[in-house]
Amino acid sequence: MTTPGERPPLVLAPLVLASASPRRIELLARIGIVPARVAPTDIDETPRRAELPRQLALRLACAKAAAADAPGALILAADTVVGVGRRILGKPADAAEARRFLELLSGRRHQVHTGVALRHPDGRITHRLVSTILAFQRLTDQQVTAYVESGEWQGKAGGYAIQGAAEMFVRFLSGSHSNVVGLPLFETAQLLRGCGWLKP
Ligand SMILES: Cc1cn([C@H]2C[C@H](O)[C@@H](COP(=O)(O)OP(=O)(O)OP(=O)(O)O)O2)c(=O)[nH]c1=O
Repeated sequence: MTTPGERPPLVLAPLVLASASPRRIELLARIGIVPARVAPTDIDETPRRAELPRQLALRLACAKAAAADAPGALILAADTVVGVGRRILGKPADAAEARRFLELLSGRRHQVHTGVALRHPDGRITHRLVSTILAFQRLTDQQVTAYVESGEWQGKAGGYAIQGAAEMFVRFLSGSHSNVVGLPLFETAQLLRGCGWLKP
């Protein structure tokens, strides 16, 4: 029992996922976590002037956690951004942009950054920023065309999904694989353990 003024045990707070990404639900399920509810947000994801890819990922994750409508819950939010140097590749608006992104990624190293933010019932936000380095093989025109036609780029940062056919383009990966898919599981579990919601 809690006395007046004392916070209820966090472990009782329902976990709400502030994301419309089906990949994030699947990733959480892999570590046995089923959110009580999904409460996607609709925030403006436009980068600020001179904002770096990793800064954007963390800022948007925190903004999603702050914007979610779920009082009293423990709210988990994330944002994934692809960076080629200082350049930000978000979700392509159309097939032409997806093609431009793939041509840019062809034969180059890039980074995938995911910001993960946890809003506690008292409003505090704790967060992590995770970066994975990847390199794609040099892509032929035919490969780019076939991939764009597959439609797998839709709704994916950088215009590709490593969990699909695009994994065959990945020559090199250093860091977290789940981070690329949209939620780094090691760091997410650490955040949830850190607040006592997830048992060690
Ligand atoms: C690079 C890459 C990204 N993605 C996805 C993960 C994210 O869903 C998406 C990046 O967009 P986000 O804005 O991070 O997420 P979202 O729009 O899907 O959902 P919400 O804003 O409600 O949280 O790209 C993959 O699924 N595979 C990949 O290989």
